[in-house]
Amino acid sequence: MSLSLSFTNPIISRHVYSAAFSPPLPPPPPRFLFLSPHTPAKSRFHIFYRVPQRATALSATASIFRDTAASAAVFAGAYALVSTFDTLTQKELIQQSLSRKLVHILSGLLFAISWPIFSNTGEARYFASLVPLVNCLRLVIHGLSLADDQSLIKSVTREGNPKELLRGPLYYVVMLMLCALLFWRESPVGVISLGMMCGGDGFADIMGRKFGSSKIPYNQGKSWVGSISMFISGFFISIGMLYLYSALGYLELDWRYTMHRVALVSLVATVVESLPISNFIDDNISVPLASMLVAYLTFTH
Ligand SMILES: Nc1ccn([C@@H]2O[C@H](COP(=O)(O)OP(=O)(O)OP(=O)(O)O)[C@@H](O)[C@H]2O)c(=O)n1
Ligand SMILES: C/C(=C\CO)CCC[C@H](C)CCC[C@H](C)CCCC(C)C
Repeated sequence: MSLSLSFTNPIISRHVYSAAFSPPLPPPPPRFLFLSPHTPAKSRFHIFYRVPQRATALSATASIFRDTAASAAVFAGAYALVSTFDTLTQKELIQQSLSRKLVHILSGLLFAISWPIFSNTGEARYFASLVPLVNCLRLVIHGLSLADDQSLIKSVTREGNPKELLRGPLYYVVMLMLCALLFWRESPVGVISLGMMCGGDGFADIMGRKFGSSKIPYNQGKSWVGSISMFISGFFISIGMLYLYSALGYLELDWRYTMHRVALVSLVATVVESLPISNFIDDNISVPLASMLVAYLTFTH
């Protein structure tokens, strides 16, 4: 088995290595092979890890402080996003249905984009997951009408019924937490799943409502324009997120292999979203779970 050790990004030390070298830190268990079967044999069996940056001068305390500050900033961003769209809706600058979808698109994507501001420690993902967790509690409290937050209700529900918070929005935020906890920054699966749920499903709604006159034969509630929009936006938003994480040094991807896989994930997510099953399982559950499954299988085999 060929061996090589290379640092490709001084900011985030990432090691390409295989079994014969003793890596500088105990490596995490093998996670994902991001190279295509067409990758040259010499590097075929390399496994790309994102090895946490050695905790040099930064003490554990400094990392905890950084992650706490990052969680607070992301939570403030979430609150500001919802308040902003509530104001736009109140001033009738945008319709409530569009406001809801833009919150749907932006919340998850901005959450995933915020992950690099957290530290390189193993606990960072848990600090990041506090934000969707607190928002889960916020949605449950207001969904059960234990407290009243009209700003949240108006910018996140279809008809202004607080009980709506306990369905689509709650499932959505749970999926954000799952992606952060299970996949985080060193796997393409989490960002791809959020790209499909937030970007793909969001634009399917916006484009489908506006231009979706030609309905899908097996589901009169969905349209060809909406589904095609989902496939295209899900693909490009996911590729954009992967490019960001690759540019930051968290992922190293064979782009031809990756594009094929992301297109397959987007196709499956689009088909799942088009199915007449929303009475049994919400899109905010079926779309991300289908995306996670296909992305995990295609990026590890
Ligand atoms: N493939 C799709 C998806 C959505 N739509 C349009 O967008 C509307 C809402 O889509 P839907 O996915 O049902 O959104 P909701 O489930 O209401 O919103 P959310 O996922 O945020 O709960 C549909 O009635 C339809 O007009 C479409 O035409 N084609
Ligand atoms: C309308 C929504 C789903 C229905 O399909 C989205 C609900 C969004 C939540 C109310 C708020 C979620 C906030 C995120 C957990 C964090 C976003 C942080 C970012 C920096 C804005």
